[in-house]
Amino acid sequence: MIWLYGLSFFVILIDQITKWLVTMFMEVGERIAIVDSFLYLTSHRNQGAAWGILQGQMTFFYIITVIIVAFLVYYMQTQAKESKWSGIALSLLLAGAIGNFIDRLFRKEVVDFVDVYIGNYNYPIFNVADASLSIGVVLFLIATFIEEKKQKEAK
Ligand SMILES: CCC[C@@H]1OC(=O)[C@@H](C)C[C@H](C)CCCCC(=O)CCC[C@@H](CC)/C=C/C=C(\COC)CC[C@@H](O)[C@@H](O)C[C@H](O)CNC1=O
Repeated sequence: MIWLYGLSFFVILIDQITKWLVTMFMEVGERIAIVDSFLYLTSHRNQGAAWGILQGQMTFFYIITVIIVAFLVYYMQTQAKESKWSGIALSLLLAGAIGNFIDRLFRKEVVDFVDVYIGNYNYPIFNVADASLSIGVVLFLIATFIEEKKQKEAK
């Protein structure tokens, strides 16, 4: 159980270190090709949420994030004992929410740098916290689906 918070802490550490490196060694807008026409490191800032929605609504983001974190911690304390995978999913969601919260608190914007091109579609530039949130969402849905299937079969 406690190791789930360890996992969150580790992901938050990676998130903050990568963001710090980008702000230290790259100008905003600077781009480094990792895999040509597929993967770039592009130093980017976002005052909004996914796809840049709600630019500058920091107070809203603080409130939403505190609610999300409170809910996740409560759920980790009660529900995660059941299945390991939903525990890991909650831990990744917690890490992602806190990672971007730290940016919003101290930078008033979020640092993004993972720039992926799928075909000629340029996916919004994101960061480790976003990836952790997205993986957490997918993992949580899978864990919940498997859990329900098990309960149905048990009947
Ligand atoms: C990942 C959630 C976004 C993250 O939410 C957060 O912080 C949470 C904890 C707090 C928000 C204030 C509230 C959630 C709003 C819901 C939302 O937004 C719908 C999202 C769906 C999601 C499926 C899971 C898509 C994914 C998109 C992207 C990530 O793809 C990997 C593109 C990321 C780039 O636009 C990048 O510039 C974003 C920037 O880093 C700030 N990040 C955030 O606001």
